[in-house]
Amino acid sequence: MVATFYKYQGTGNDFIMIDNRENFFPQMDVKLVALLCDRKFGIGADGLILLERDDTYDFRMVYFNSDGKEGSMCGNGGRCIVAFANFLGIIGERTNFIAVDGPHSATVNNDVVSLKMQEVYKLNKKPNATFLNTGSPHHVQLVNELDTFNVVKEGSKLRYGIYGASGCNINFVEQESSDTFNVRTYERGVEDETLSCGTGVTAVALAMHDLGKVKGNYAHINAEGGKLKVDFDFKNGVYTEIYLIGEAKQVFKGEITW
Ligand SMILES: N[C@@H](CCC[C@H](N)C(=O)O)C(=O)O
Repeated sequence: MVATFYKYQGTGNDFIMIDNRENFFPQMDVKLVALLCDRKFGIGADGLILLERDDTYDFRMVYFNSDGKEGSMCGNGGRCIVAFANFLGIIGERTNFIAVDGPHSATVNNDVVSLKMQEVYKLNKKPNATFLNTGSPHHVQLVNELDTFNVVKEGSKLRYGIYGASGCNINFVEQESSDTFNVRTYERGVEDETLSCGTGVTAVALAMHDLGKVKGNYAHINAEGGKLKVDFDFKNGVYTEIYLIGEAKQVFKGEITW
C-alpha cells in the first residue's frame, strides 16, 4: 500500500496526518501505527491522526498515540487537524467536528487555531497535585526548578505508580508571573516527555485557577515547544467556554509504503 501523509506540529507536539475519507487506513493495526510514528524506522511523530467523514459534523478526528493505540483527546492534535481540514478545503475559518470526547468547535486564522474544549466539572485535589480530565486525564503538580527537573523519571513514576493500569498524563508546572506558567509534560502513550501537550496545558490553566494562582479567566502557558493561551469561564463550580489557542503548522508532505 502506498499512502500520502502530511506532517503537522502544534507547539512542537508532532503528528502524522492522514486523509482517511476513503477509509483505506488499517486503523486496527497497532504495529503499523507504532512503526509510522517511530523516529528511527518510520516517519516519526508523537501520534497519528486520521481525518474521516462524519454524517453530522464537518469531519471526525481519530487519534492514536505513538505506541499505536487509540488515545483519549489530543488538544494539540485537535488544533492540527483543524488546520489540515482547512488546507484540504473541507472547512473555511470555522468548524464543528467530532472527536473521541465529543463535539468540538474551532476557528483557524493564519496558522492560529482556537479549539473549544469540553466543559470540566470536577477537579480532584491531591496532597500536592490536582487531577482533572480535559478530554484526557491529567495530573498537574507544581515544582521548583522546572528547567532541570527530571520529567521522564518523575513522570513515569507517577504515571505507573499512582494511576493504575490506565495511567495518566503528568504535567509539572512552575509559575512565571501572575498569568503565565511554564509547563513540561510526560505523555502517556508516548511514554516520554513531549514538547507540548494541549489537553495538559488546558488542565494546568484550570488547576492553577482552582488553586487561586490565576486571578483572571485566562492563562498564558510556555511549553517547551512554544506558547499557548487558555481562555475559560468559571461559574457555579464549572469551567465552560474553554479555548486552547496557538499555532498549528504543516511541516511536510510525503508518501509511505507498507
Ligand atoms: N498530546 C496530547 C495528549 C494526548 C493524549 C494522551 N497522550 C493520552 O492518550 O493520554 C494533547 O495535545 O492533548
